[in-house]
Amino acid sequence: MKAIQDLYPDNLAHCYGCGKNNSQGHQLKTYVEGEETVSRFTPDMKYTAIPGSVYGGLIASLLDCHGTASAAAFACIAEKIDLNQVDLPIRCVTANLNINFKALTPQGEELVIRGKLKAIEGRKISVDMTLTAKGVVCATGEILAIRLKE
Ligand SMILES: CCCCCCCCCCCC(=O)SCCNC(=O)CCNC(=O)[C@H](O)C(C)(C)COP(=O)(O)OP(=O)(O)OC[C@H]1O[C@@H](n2cnc3c(N)ncnc32)[C@H](O)[C@@H]1OP(=O)(O)O
Repeated sequence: MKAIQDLYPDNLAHCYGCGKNNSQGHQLKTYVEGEETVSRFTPDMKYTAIPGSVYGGLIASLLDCHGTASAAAFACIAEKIDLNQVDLPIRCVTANLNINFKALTPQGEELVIRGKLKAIEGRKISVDMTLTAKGVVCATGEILAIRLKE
């Protein structure tokens, strides 16, 4: 299966965090795995907070883009929309993002971000997320994504 972000239409694929058409961005890729979504990302060393640990703003960026992609995917699944189609018909943006930083996030490690659907209420889609490094939860997050009107 393709990454959710690779299903975004070309004219909506410039997001700094996850747009495939933004050559200077992070180009985060999110996949559906069973009931969850997962993204994997190894930050460049320039994203330093305290030496040896990852800058929190980058972690927020990863959770932001993982969350909106997850919301779009969960909404598609709820409506039995095929995630293998060329363009994703559901577009979601972030209305609210809460993050708890639980532990310093080590540099030089692959970060694994997982998402679980919390609720779909009309156009509001809530997703719970965790970010782990070497199996340790370094951050948790909750996003409220809003499905854009047609
Ligand atoms: C496939 C292509 C990919 C698409 C492209 C994807 C690119 C990747 C995006 C990456 C993630 C980002 O960084 S996105 C960029 C950062 N986010 C933004 O710039 C969004 C700025 N905000 C907005 O544009 C707007 O406020 C919206 C779209 C979020 C909502 O406006 P709206 O459409 O007029 O809807 P509105 O009636 O206000 O709200 C709908 C419901 O949500 C609730 N609601 C709205 N905001 C909030 C909030 N902050 N906290 C709680 N609840 C809220 C309302 O009470 C209402 O509930 P009820 O009355 O129904 O119960």
